[in-house]
Amino acid sequence: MVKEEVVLVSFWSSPFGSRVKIALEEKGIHYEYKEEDLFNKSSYLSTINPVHNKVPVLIHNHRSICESLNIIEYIDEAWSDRSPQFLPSDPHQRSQARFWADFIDKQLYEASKKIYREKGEEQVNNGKKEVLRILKLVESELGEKAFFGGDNLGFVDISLIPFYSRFYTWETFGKFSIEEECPNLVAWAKRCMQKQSVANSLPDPLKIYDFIVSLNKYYHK
Ligand SMILES: N[C@@H](CCC(=O)N[C@@H](CS)C(=O)NCC(=O)O)C(=O)O
Repeated sequence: MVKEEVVLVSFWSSPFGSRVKIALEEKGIHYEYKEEDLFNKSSYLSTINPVHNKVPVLIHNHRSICESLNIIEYIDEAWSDRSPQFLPSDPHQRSQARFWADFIDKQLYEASKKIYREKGEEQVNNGKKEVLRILKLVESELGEKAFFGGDNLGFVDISLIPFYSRFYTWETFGKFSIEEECPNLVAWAKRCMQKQSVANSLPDPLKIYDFIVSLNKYYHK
């Protein structure tokens, strides 16, 4: 058997990078991890992701794949013989999964930044409102299911769960409790954390908090 080359280039705190780690671990794919210093980007990054110059980038047999959701779909297709399958085979369910992953992708990260970027109380309150609106919509999509993917982690689970390690930061800056507002979603997140793939891939929430505090100082210099 020809040995496959699978390399993940990412940054430790990246929720987008965590998505890829979870997907690789769920499928049991061995990979090499390369940490990219985002404060001093390598010229290598611009060769593997010339369009965005961002992480994560997956390199599979010397070819790079960019954008986390695109990478997860790629992993699902390139290793389609391995379970779990992240995207459902039914076209409607498949399009729904893509819809929710895209919704999370486009809205949650940007809304959350308003909570911790220290731009005044009004901004924080708007951020909180937006984050809770998004989380409540997503929670109602989960319904009574164990995971968005049913019995297994699926595309939407993998898209969303990395943000769980940021809940502590959002709650501390915003002085609110996500568990009080979205108890079923937090119960889902705790279920996800029982999976080795997730527990191994999410950074420590306290480390994320310290990192964001230090980033704020950096931005306000
Ligand atoms: N839409 C991209 C987002 C990637 C992204 O924003 N990566 C951040 C790290 S969390 C990055 O590389 N930032 C460096 C920069 O913006 O220069 C994805 O899903 O992969």
